[in-house]
Amino acid sequence: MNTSLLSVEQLTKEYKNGKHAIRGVSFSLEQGECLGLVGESGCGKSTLARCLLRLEPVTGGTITFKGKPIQQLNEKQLNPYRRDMQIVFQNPAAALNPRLRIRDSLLDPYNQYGRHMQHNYFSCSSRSAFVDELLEAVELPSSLAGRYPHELSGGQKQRVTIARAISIEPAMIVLDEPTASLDVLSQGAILTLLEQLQRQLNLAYLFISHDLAAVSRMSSRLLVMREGQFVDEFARQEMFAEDRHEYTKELISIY
Ligand SMILES: Nc1ncnc2c1ncn2[C@@H]1O[C@H](COP(=O)(O)OP(=O)(O)OP(=O)(O)O)[C@@H](O)[C@H]1O
Repeated sequence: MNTSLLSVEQLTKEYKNGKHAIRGVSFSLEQGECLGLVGESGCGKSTLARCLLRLEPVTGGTITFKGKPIQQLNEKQLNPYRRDMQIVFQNPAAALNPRLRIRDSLLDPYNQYGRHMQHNYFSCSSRSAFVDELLEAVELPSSLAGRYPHELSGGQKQRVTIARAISIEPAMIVLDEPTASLDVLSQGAILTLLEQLQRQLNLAYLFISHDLAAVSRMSSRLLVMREGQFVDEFARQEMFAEDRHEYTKELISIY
């Protein structure tokens, strides 16, 4: 029996315009692991992320999450899995509702998926205490709770989207270029925060980026994607090995 948290077999995605964005990829992600996925713009990284979370229908192959094939489930059937699979996108401004105060944005996933969950990490004794705990977890002052997204910096907004993702204590978070819109200092701080949270909450990450340096810092294993396929897969310590794929070597030479 497959005991991986997430197991993907021969996944394909063809868009209506005939574009084959994903061409038969297979991989697995273990509980508590950070798996890196690196590749150039347009290779299919975001498409894969959206397919995994069933935000996009897949064309073929299987996605097994917590032992259950989920690629064909309808929205109602997916509901119990939604809490456990979260995503953090590149652009935090687009991910937050501009009309909601930070407090309400933070409570939104919990209102949608969290009501019957067991709390292992956040005590959630009251709504305001929960918001304070979430802000503290991502190292933001509780005074931000009453503000709107436009009153926060890019780095602060991304911390809020991370707080939302962890609020319902998922098993897995897909990080789709989570630092790409931030300056270098904020990028480093967000990566450090993500590392801390991974340990504290025993999270599995699929860390997606074109930035090989960021991916290799975070991930114990790396996948290299090109034109919708994986061309290389290796443990971090094998990154500079002689037998790396030529394309991986090319990516290494750029960074
Ligand atoms: N809705 C869509 N309809 C048709 N083609 C699409 C659609 N979305 C993406 N594509 C195409 O699929 C391919 C993969 O796109 P995708 O956004 O997944 O790549 P990516 O690696 O995430 O790129 P980036 O890093 O620039 O976001 C590209 O050729 C893109 O043009």
